[in-house]
Amino acid sequence: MKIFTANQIYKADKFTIEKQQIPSDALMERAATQLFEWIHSRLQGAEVTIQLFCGIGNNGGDGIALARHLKEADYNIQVHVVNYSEKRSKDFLLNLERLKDRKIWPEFLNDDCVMPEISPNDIIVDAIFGIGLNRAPSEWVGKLIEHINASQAFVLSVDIPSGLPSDRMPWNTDHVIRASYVLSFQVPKLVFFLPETGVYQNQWELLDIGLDAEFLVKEEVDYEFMTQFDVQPIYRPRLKFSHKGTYGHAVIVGGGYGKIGAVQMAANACLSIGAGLATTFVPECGYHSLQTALPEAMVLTDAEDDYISEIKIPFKPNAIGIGMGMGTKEETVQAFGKFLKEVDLPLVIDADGLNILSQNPKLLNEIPKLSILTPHPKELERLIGEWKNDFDKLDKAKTFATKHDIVLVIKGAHTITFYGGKGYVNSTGNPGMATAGSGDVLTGMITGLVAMGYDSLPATVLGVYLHGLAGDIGASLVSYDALKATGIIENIGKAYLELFKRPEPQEGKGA
Ligand SMILES: NC(=O)C1=CN([C@@H]2O[C@H](COP(=O)(O)OP(=O)(O)OC[C@H]3O[C@@H](n4cnc5c(N)ncnc54)[C@H](OP(=O)(O)O)[C@@H]3O)[C@@H](O)[C@H]2O)[C@@H](O)CC1
Ligand SMILES: [K+]
Repeated sequence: MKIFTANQIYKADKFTIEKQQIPSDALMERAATQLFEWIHSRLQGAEVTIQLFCGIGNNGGDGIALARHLKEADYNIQVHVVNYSEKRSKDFLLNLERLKDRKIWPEFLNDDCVMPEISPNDIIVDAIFGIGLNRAPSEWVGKLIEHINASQAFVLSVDIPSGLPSDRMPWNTDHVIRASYVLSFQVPKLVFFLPETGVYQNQWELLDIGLDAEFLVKEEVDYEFMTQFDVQPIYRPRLKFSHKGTYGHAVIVGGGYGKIGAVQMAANACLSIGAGLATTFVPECGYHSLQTALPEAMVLTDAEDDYISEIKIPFKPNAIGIGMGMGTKEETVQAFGKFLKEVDLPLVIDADGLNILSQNPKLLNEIPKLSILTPHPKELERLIGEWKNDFDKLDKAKTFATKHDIVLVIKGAHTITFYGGKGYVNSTGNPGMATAGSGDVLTGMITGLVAMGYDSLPATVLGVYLHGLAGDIGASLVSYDALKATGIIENIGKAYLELFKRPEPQEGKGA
């Protein structure tokens, strides 16, 4: 599912109006009808007070049109116009007239207004600013937003929480609506997925307002939100006349004294996702535990007992995952550097593999093209340097991935995979997956998919999605808190089944 910028949404709007030959207020009417149906199906005429705070642009127009629908269904409404500018939009004014025709007179709030009383039992509709916000709200509007946030009422935001710009950080973090729920039109907004801007909403959902399908398909975007619908076509079914060689031989390189478990989990995940064969390469000390804990995998050992000193793989694997639990001892750094020079297939590099790269930036030039790097935030910072905010982080990550021609995975609540100047935002996963070994499992899964013949980008996008989905299934069985990395591995099979079962998710959780 494409993530459009505000400009692209305006383009889609214009294209739709011209192609469908509809007046511009028809889209606002569709939006208001969808909003009304969503609310009405839940409230069923309940006697709750609905306070609508409407700006003077089209977001406000949506709110004003919604007020008319609510009134017609006999809801108890109070309409406030947040009068922050004289430049009222045409369709706002049209809908204001329609409202007045029905004898509803909104209260106009200006910079000297008394803050309206809000009971915690009221429902607030926030239609102050939409995607047209392009500068800091004035102080009195900011204070009104603070007043709404302090009310403890349920806040339903129209399109986007007011005060949150769609493509940059807010000017003042107190002057952004904290939405209980956002009903967003047609396409998700990038800000829903970033740690610093996703906290302004608890949950979001899309409403289809019929923007033109041709435009939605053709328009090129910088970011895509990878739902079940987007990920399904990546999957390649196993063939009847196939054998284990068809699904590749993966090698997992890593481990050190006390850190063999990381390799074991990665290799287990690699086999669980479907690789034909898996071999681990570990220091000698890992031999017995690996052979016992994971009988399906083969084990190669380093000459050293408790660290890696030379990586020797006596066959040509289809994929190699490297770095987990490997440490950054000088001998290991040398061995890793030598290996990078020799190897001629893309690698999946994680954990200490990434740490070695950040400590020895010259090695970055030795990374095989199309390798996949899977840093967590700290590892990412060491690789690409500090960032000012989430948008700066995305820019730096994209530049780094393009410069080195690699797939870069930014792990987080919504993991983002960068390749070729584009970002793929994952839709699965939960806070329970912030647990020891979760990253080793992801590395193993992606390595397995590469071994099975998936190219680097599809392997990563599918791996990240299934990893999150397996985590969601695992958490549904044991709670977020009790989920362990092995619980993710155990549910990879169910994640595959779920990939073809669940309806496409159109909603997400924020804070
Ligand atoms: N295709 C779709 O998806 C559809 C979208 N629709 C809806 O339209 C919404 C976008 O509407 P919008 O363009 O009129 O902008 P909106 O956010 O209402 O702001 C109004 C104006 O305020 C101004 N302004 C900006 N910042 C300011 C500030 N700090 N303080 C004071 N003023 C400020 C700025 O004008 P400026 O003064 O810069 O000329 C801006 O234009 C969208 O979110 C959705 O709800 C639907 O109706 C149907 C189809
Ligand atoms: K809004």
